[in-house]
Amino acid sequence: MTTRSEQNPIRVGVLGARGRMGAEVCRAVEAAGDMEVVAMVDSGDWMFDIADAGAEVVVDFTHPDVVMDNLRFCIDQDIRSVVGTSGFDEAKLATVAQWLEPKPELGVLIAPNFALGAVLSMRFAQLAAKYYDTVEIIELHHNRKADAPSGTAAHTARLIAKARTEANLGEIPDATTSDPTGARGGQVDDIRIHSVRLGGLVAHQEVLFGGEGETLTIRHDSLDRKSFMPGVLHGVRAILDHQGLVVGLENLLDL
Ligand SMILES: NC(=O)C1=CN([C@@H]2O[C@H](COP(=O)(O)OP(=O)(O)OC[C@H]3O[C@@H](n4cnc5c(N)ncnc54)[C@H](OP(=O)(O)O)[C@@H]3O)[C@@H](O)[C@H]2O)C=CC1
Ligand SMILES: O=C(O)C1=N[C@H](C(=O)O)C[C@H](O)C1
Repeated sequence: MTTRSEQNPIRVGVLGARGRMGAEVCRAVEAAGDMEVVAMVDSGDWMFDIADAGAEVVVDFTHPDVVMDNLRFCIDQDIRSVVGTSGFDEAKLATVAQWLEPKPELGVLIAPNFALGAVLSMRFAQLAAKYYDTVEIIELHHNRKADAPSGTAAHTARLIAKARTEANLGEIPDATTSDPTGARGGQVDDIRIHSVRLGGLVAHQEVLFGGEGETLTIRHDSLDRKSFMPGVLHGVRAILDHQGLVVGLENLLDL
């Protein structure tokens, strides 16, 4: 990885800088010795501040409704992006990959979750998936979260579904024939997800596997938004040396 220093810091622009995550990112970047915040942009601010300030990497923690426009802007301006904003599906990811095609030197990291424990728990779930017939996900977040299911839960579901397909597991057995209120949850790639929103929570997830006479629960808790910062800083450093679209912090870690 390219090493940068206090004398030659990575120039970082933060989008969503006054939000819960953006403010934490500004503090973490300023506290790191090898990078500095050169632009802080929130809703209503002038986006071109990012480019005018010479940002090399933009960190985006904004809103699912605006993140695609932000990415388009950064790619057009030849600025690398580290994106934590949720709400990506396969179609949006394909669009970003397409935007990057004419700019092969640019890197974009989109990470559903930057907390190391969350990344590990997703990997553990991926490993366990082929051994259990039944699986469901419960994600629990603060009640100011805009989207459901969480990006982490959707990503986890896709990883589990892929592992099940590779292991030739069929449909998840389920006798439910009546669910008028949607009590059995939503589905991503046929994996059921239950979303809880409660004041006092930060970000939590349980993946529940059920087999013959046993269950396995893989749980992760982010108790403070500081839990995401080592992953964000790692992403900023790593994306300088990566080209194209990287989905998931696990792809930039030696797991
Ligand atoms: N990948 C990860 O590890 C994590 C991802 N997230 C995700 O990050 C996103 C942000 O979460 P959080 O910080 O809690 O949300 P907040 O609502 O606290 O912060 C978002 C900020 O972005 C601002 N904003 C909205 N539109 C724009 C825009 N076009 N340009 C610049 N700024 C804009 C908002 O302003 P205003 O309020 O005025 O609209 C707000 O200040 C969510 O999608 C969340 O799911 C959160 C935690 C970890
Ligand atoms: O909104 C949040 O807070 C979080 N959003 C991300 C998600 O949707 O998965 C990551 C983390 O769960 C916190």
